[in-house]
Amino acid sequence: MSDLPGIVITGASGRMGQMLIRTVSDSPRARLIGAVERPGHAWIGQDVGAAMGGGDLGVTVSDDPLELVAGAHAVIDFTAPDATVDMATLTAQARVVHVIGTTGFDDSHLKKLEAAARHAVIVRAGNMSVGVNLLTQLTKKVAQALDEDFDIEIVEAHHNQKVDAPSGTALMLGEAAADGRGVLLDHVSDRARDGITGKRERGHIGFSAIRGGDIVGEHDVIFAAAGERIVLRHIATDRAVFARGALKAALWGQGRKPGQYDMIDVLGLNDN
Ligand SMILES: NC(=O)c1ccc[n+]([C@@H]2O[C@H](COP(=O)([O-])OP(=O)(O)OC[C@H]3O[C@@H](n4cnc5c(N)ncnc54)[C@H](O)[C@@H]3O)[C@@H](O)[C@H]2O)c1
Ligand SMILES: O=C(O)C1=N[C@H](C(=O)O)CCC1
Repeated sequence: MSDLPGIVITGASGRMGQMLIRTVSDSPRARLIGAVERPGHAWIGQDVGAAMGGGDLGVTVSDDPLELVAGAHAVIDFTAPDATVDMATLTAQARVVHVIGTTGFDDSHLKKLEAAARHAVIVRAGNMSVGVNLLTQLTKKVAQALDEDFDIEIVEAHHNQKVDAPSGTALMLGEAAADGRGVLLDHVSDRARDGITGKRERGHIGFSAIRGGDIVGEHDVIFAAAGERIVLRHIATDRAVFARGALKAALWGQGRKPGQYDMIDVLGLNDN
C-alpha cells in the first residue's frame, strides 16, 4: 500500500469531477481512493475509469461516502451547496481535509461550513486557478489606488449549464475590489439591472453574467472613469487549471490546524 495521501472525489461524473479524477489518478503525489456520486446516479457500482469511457482505475463509484471519508486524507468536492454542507459534516467528524470548489452558497450554508471548520481543515475558493487568485490581489491593489471616479463593473461569462450567478469568481473579485476600497461588498453591490433603474450609484460595484455554449470561465474587472478605462481580465480555457489548484490545496491542507482557508493561503499570495 502506497504512503501517498488518499483522495476521495465527490461529484465524480460532473464536468469538474471527471477532470479531478484524471488529475488525481495521474498525479505522482496522491492516490485516488474513492469516487462518490449522488444516490440513484447511473455510475454507482461501476469502475470510475470505465464509466468515464477509459480503462479501469480500480475505484468503484459509491453513493455512500461515510466509510470512504473515514479512510481518506482529503475529499475534493465540486458538487452543489447542499451536498457540500452534508459532506462537511462527515469530513469534520473524520478530521479530513475538505477542499471545496462548489459555488452558490447562501448565508445558512456558509454558517454550517464555519461550524464544520472548527474540526476540519476546509480550503474553499470560488476559483482554484493561480491566475484568478493573482487577479484578486491585483483587483484589490487597483481599487485601493483609484477613487470613486472609477466605476467598478465585473463581467463574467460561463457555459450554458451553470446554475448560479454571479459566479463564485465574480464574487471573489467583487470582495477584493470592495476590500481595496475599504467598504463591504454587501453595501455596494448591484446584482441586477432591468427597466428604468435610475443612474448608476457612485461607489457601487456592478455584476453582469453571460451564459452560453461551452465557455469555461471568463472574468473582466472594469474600472471605468471619464475618458479612460482599465480592464483586468482572466480567461480559463481548460478546467485542468481548477483541478490542479484543488489537488494542490488537498496536499497543502495535510497537518494544518482546523479552520477555513482559501487559495490565497495555499498559493502564498497574502500581501499582509
Ligand atoms: N472553484 C472552482 O475553481 C470551480 C471551478 C469549476 C466549477 N466550480 C463549481 O463546482 C461546482 C460543480 O461544477 P460542475 O461544472 O462540475 O457541475 P456538474 O453539474 O457537471 O457536476 C456536479 C456533480 O455533483 C454531483 N452531485 C450532486 N449532488 C451530489 C451528492 N449529494 N453527492 C455526490 N455528488 C453529487 C452531480 O451528480 C454532478 O455529477 C459548481 O458549483 C461550480 O460553480 C468551481
Ligand atoms: O463552470 C463553473 O461553474 C465555474 N464555476 C466557478 C465560478 O462560479 O466562478 C469557477 C469557474 C467555472
